[in-house]
Amino acid sequence: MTDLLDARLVVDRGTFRLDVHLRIAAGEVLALLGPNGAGKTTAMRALAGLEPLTAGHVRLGERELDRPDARVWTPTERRPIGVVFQDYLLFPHLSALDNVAFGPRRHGVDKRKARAEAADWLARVGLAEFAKRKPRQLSGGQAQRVALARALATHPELLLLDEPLAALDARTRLDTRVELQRHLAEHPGATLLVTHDPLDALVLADRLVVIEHGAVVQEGDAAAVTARPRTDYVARLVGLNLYRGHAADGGVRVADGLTLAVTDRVSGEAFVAFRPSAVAIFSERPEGSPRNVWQATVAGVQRHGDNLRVGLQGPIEAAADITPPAAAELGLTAGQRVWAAVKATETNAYPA
Ligand SMILES: Nc1ncnc2c1ncn2[C@@H]1O[C@H](COP(=O)(O)OP(=O)(O)OP(=O)(O)O)[C@@H](O)[C@H]1O
Repeated sequence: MTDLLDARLVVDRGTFRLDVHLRIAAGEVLALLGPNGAGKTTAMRALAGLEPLTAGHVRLGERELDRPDARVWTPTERRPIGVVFQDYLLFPHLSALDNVAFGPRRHGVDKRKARAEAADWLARVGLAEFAKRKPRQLSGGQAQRVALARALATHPELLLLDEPLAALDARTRLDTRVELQRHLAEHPGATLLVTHDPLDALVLADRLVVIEHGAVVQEGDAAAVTARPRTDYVARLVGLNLYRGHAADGGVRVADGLTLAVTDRVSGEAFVAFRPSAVAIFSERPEGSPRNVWQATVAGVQRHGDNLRVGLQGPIEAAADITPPAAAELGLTAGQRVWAAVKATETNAYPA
């Protein structure tokens, strides 16, 4: 598959440097994930031409839009790019229809045609009867759909979505996510979705790119990224305990005095990951089982779905999910000394 977007984005903002290479095929949805301050917004703004590149290039289809070393630069309004900003940025004084018509108008379409296209797009997002409403008369979910219609109405080769569902309440989020998925599936261009929410990324995107401190730390499809996290951020995102250490003879030494037995064959620098539900907690040292066992201190206990998530400190930090009856039996309190255990068969080890 050839890439529709090929962008190497190098942007300096004070002491922060973004340096990432993003490629997206036609029809593909790429999710850009990362913790606060990782550079997601900067990457999006650079693609849209709202942030100058220090170096690199933005190529979309046959066109080079940006290449500082060749003095190539395309202003925002001339880029075939549609943007849905996090807070939608609808014009408060314009109707929903005119907000959507603004997209094609900006690209030189005459007023009547632009309004006809806008009406068509509003109908596609299910808002035909809201055409005359002003943004303040729309719900969050409706405003989001107007912003999406405005971006799609220009037939962008690249669609940029910045936390498109973040401003919505949980219920609206669910419906709007399904709706958005349908529109993204129909969009023939490339889509970049910036999000904090792993669920949005897993549901909406074909592929994930995770950035931290301005650089790519992991990329791949959802299955690959979730099965083998390579940083603490990714591990937390997918809900796994993750350690790095030296592997030899069926074990990975993850801390002084703690070598975890694993069933995968690895040697040298390696990661070990396991689910919080794979961690068992005992008040006494469990005897006679081929488990990985270490002594830990309970740091805290929180509700986690139907279970409780126990934070454990010790030679390694770990999260353990246990049932409320098990917790009651152990009488867990912060500061309590316990034993933690994980079967080798519950671990997943892979090269670092
Ligand atoms: N105008 C600015 N001048 C200098 N540095 C900036 C400016 N705006 C942002 N930064 C820095 O650039 C880095 C990346 O910020 P950016 O907003 O791209 O991150 P982000 O991944 O979008 O974060 P968030 O999830 O919080 O929105 C941060 O370290 C931030 O402090």
